[in-house]
Amino acid sequence: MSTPAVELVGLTKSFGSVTAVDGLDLRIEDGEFFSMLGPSGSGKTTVLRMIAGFELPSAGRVLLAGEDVTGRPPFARDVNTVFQDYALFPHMDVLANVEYGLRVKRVPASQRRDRAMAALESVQLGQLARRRPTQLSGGQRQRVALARALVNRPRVLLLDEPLGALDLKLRRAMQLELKDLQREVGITFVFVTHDQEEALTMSDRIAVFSEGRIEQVASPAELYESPGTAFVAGFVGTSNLLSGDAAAAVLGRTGTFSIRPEKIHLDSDVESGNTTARGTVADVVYLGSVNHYLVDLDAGPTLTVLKQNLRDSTEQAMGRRGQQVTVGWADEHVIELSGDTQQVQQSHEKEKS
Ligand SMILES: Nc1ncnc2c1ncn2[C@@H]1O[C@H](COP(=O)(O)OP(=O)(O)OP(=O)(O)O)[C@@H](O)[C@H]1O
Repeated sequence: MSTPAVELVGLTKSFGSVTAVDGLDLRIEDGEFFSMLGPSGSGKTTVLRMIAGFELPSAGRVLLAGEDVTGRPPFARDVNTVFQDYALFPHMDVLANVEYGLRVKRVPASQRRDRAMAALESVQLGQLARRRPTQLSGGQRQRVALARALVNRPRVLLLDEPLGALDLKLRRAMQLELKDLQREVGITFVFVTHDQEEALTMSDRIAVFSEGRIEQVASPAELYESPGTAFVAGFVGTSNLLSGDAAAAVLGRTGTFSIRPEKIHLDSDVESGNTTARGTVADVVYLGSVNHYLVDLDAGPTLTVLKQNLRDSTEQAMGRRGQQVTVGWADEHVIELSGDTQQVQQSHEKEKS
């Protein structure tokens, strides 16, 4: 196996009585787009800050390209960080902002200009090199911040919710751009986000965090199709979680299970061989291209069923409120999980509060 770009061994950080990061072991491979995903307060930023050297671990080690850098200051590590607040110098133009890091490193002036322009070109901002940050849009400012980090040619780029301040449309566009850019430059990206859709869109692999620990590390498809724990199933995508009495009543099984809403069929869509249950449509939530049907099963629990808006008009869909329906699913789409649903509800409530 090749040497990982980043390796964390037993990494722990306590702030007084709060254990923000709890004995983390993790390998991030060279050239990966790796995301750390989790609710607010789960320890993602603290891990990133320890990789960058802004925070010293209470215990454990940080290795970069196989070298132990645990005690080294940030400037002696081959990493750069891009934060959510771009922190550009307002009195300098875009080019000077990007050149700044090279100036500090005493790179000769002739090379500085070329490298800064190349970094700006890579984020499609070559045309705007002479503008001030105040004359740019939020998305353009974020690209300048990226160029400023890329110009140093770090082995690892750390990104802490860099798209958090952008509106949804721009955010989506930037997600695709970032992924393309990462492929192009081949630098290892470690990306922190609490947005599961963002993590699924961009990452080669994702670590899902909960309370200072990693619940699961996997590819986006694996996380979605085969979540290992109730927490992951509840946090990544929407899930129908069944445990205890609910699992016994609906599935006739003991344990904790997840069924994704799009895997449940409704009435005429129910396929032969499906396990079926009867229920009543309690509500229909219109979401544009799809609808969510909330079905109160006769056996007790409520299931969310996703149906694409292919044929039904909105009125037809809404008109099904209060109707008796049959739902069905293939047994292979019932995923057995470890952990219980109570744990998921608790952590989601904590996130909301
Ligand atoms: N400097 C600090 N002093 C005290 N407690 C801290 C400090 N930094 C972080 N914490 C605590 O450590 C825990 C993890 O925080 P962290 O910022 O790493 O979480 P996060 O997952 O990045 O959250 P967010 O998405 O909100 O940034 C939280 O309980 C937080 O309050």
